[in-house]
Amino acid sequence: MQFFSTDKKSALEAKNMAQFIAFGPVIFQVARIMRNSGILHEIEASGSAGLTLQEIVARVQLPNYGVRVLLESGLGIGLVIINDERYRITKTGHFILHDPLTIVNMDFMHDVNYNGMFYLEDAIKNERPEGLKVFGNWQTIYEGLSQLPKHVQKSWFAFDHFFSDTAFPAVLPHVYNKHNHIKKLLDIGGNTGKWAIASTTFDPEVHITIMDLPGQLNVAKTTIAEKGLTDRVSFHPANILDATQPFPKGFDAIWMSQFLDCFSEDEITSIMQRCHEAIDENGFVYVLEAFWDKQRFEAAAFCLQQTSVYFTALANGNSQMYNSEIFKNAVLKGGFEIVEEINNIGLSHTLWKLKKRTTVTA
Ligand SMILES: C[S@@+](CC[C@H](N)C(=O)[O-])C[C@H]1O[C@@H](n2cnc3c(N)ncnc32)[C@H](O)[C@@H]1O
Repeated sequence: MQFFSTDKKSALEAKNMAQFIAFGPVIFQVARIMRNSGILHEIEASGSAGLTLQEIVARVQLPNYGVRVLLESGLGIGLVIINDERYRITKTGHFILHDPLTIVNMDFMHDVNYNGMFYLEDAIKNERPEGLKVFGNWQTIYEGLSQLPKHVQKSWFAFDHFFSDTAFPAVLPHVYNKHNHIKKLLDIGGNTGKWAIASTTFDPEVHITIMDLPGQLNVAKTTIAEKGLTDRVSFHPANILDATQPFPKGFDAIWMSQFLDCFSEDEITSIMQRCHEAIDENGFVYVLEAFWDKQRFEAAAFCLQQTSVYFTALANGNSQMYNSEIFKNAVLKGGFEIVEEINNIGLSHTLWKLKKRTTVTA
């Protein structure tokens, strides 16, 4: 909690911040349009010379009035500065334009969350993803993922993959090594097959079974076939929220990456209990998650805390990016103990290796 134990702002800074919050939707849309319309790009490309309003209008071919309003708003936001009527880009403007994390977050917020966030208050009260109705009539976003508009899917997957892509290369050697002897692994929530592809490429002998909702598995099946990995990867369609469905057995290890955060604490415990039934005493469960209280950088903790609200309003109404202690409690209740913890993997992840808890008799 290192970042969140003191009120660091002066009164003036706090009042400025409060205005950023009050005008939040305006600031967001202005920054996004200045990025997408080419305004920031043109100003940056002009270098130290900068550009006048008229020069920017000519380059982006938008009405003078609209560009002026955006630029003046951009001054207050801190995206651009003005001297002698010439606009130049700021460091924040640079990050809006080029930083991959910012781009992925901004697209995810606009395409997936923006309209649905209007229903956050109802979602909090009802513990349901009330914002999801802007896309369709599903219980959770995961049921509808394969049917979302293409540009929404694109931003959702880019967001999801951005975080796991940076973590997977770093964790592969921890999972597949001579001490673990993993030949058969069950990847729960395997999504588009990224972990299955990374695993079978890294370890020539391992066989992966992806367990996910049928809609997601159709996408994964196509990708796996295209990669020529049909012999190395199997599929197990299931809705894990149906607690009567037992997990398939016979695996050396179970892998869950960015998966358990899609569920409430009780649901996490139920999933872990079923993992407990599915593996034997020598089996492992690997959990790869990002916890906001385990971050090195305040911006990383901030991103995770705000991503939680997507789960509330859009995804399922009852899960979040967890604080590690709350998550640990829900996981261990399923009958496991943590035998290894590695933090600071990729952008923001923690890897837990879990074993069945040995029962202590009195
Ligand atoms: C956030 S994605 C994680 C994907 C991948 N493991 C990664 O690390 O990038 C969560 C995955 O869980 C799946 N999922 C969500 N709810 C599910 C459910 N009720 N039953 C089975 N799979 C589910 C989704 O379809 C999705 O593929």
